[in-house]
Amino acid sequence: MVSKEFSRDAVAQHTSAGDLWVIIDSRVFDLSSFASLHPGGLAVLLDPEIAGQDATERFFELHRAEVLDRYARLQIGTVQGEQAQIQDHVPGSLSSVPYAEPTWLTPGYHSPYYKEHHHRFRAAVRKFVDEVVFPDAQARERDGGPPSREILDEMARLNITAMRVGPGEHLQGRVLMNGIISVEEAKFTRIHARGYADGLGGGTIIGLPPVINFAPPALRDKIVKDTLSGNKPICLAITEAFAGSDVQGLRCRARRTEDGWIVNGTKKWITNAMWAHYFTVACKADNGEIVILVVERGEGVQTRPIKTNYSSSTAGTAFVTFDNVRVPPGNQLGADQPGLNIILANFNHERWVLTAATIGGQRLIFEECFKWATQRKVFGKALSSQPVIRQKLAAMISRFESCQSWIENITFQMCRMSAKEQARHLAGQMAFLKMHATRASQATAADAVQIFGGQRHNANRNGPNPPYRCCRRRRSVPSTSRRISILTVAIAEDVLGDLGVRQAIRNMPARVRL
Ligand code: HEM
Repeated sequence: MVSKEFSRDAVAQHTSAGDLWVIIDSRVFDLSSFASLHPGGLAVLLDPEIAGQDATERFFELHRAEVLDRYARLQIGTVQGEQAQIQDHVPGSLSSVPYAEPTWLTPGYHSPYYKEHHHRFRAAVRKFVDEVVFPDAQARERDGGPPSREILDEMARLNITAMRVGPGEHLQGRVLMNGIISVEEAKFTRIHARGYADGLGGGTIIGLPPVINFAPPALRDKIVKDTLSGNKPICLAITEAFAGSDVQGLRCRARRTEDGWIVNGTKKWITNAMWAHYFTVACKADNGEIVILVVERGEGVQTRPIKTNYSSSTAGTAFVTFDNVRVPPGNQLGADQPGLNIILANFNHERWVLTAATIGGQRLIFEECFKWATQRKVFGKALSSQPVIRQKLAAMISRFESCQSWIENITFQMCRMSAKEQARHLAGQMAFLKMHATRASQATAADAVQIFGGQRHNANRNGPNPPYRCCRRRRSVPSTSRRISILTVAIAEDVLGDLGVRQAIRNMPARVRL
């Protein structure tokens, strides 16, 4: 705690007398011993406009606010009678930057969808993400390791993992977020957290629902228990090097034997496969039909990490090989129906999750860009004084606000429709939204790169000053959104749009004429 106060004159005088003091946001820093170590060099600090002066504006043109916290040890006091203006981020709090939060979280707006328990729930989840998940995510992004065991255990204990799979029977009897919401309320609640990283149970979100919906009860209960406790993760293994959107082109084979199945083949780009115990695998049976089997890690199953350009190894993405893997007959999902139906039934929830994440990501990028545009000076004026920059910001806002309104409407429908009704009415809507949101995300990433200019090249991940997060995302976002649009056979954007239109054509009344 720094309690000493100095007049502005005293700061200048100390500097003339040989020390090197500066004022940043009414806080006084003694840089005398740090100056020669300063990553930006000594000369900039000795500049007469900086040394002994108020360097707030110049500082924020080049650094994030958290640099000041990291170097708090250099602060020796505050300016007499002044208070710091730059707000500290309180974990779990809402952003005060315009448009950085959706309207339902912005004072003065109304929403037909969200009730008091949604606000309670959102606040608890965001606090958890800010305090617990965020620091671990930064550390794991740097060292490439999987999410820490403690985080996964805590998510399992709070039943966050269970809630991320969506509403359903698997929530019955569970205490959610230490009781902050009831199971009944959770039926209408979706996590509006800033897009969770793939590594944090992304495989469970997409790999577990087919088990919940189509596995024989005994197998279902065992896997639900194992996965939601965080002990034995699951992943969805559909895509192959040979077959992405073209599910019919799968080459992973399942041969029927007297005592079950024997699986041979490969799977590629399988999220969380590196540490998964269960694999929900789409295979081609001898008769050409698709069957979905739950394979347990064991003899004949191998996973090899894949380096992707959209995430670090934290996602546990892998190339999977199955060599003569024996699978018991009871491990087939939905034995009474074509496997393709099971894959398709999974799509709405999966696309919803991925779309929500990409919309949250766009908003975060915008927040960083907006802050930067107002604090960075060019030709003596804020970047935001340039009409071309304002146009980019306007385009970003229009894109993510349209996505937000659309997803809220679809979510509302999902909460009131049966799975069958969802498949009939929402498959097209969800496909269009996903196409729209991923394209919006790519456009926003491209705009962000332009707004950040040269700063986007900062990639000093190991340095004390984290690079602008949005720049860190600049390489990943275009490919992440692209990937989100094709992920898990959720199909490339054009195919998605086509799927929705074809469904609409099927529903077109025969007697309609111009
Ligand atoms: C409390 C005072 C300060 C601290 C703790 C500090 C710390 C840092 C750190 C950690 C970096 C590395 C940033 C990175 O890795 O991307 C940096 C860069 C830099 N700093 Fe400072 N700094 C301070 C004040 C200033 C001031 C007053 C100026 C004057 C304009 C300045 C100019 C620069 C410049 C030019 C760079 C290089 C930026 C770049 O590579 O884009 N710093 N500073």
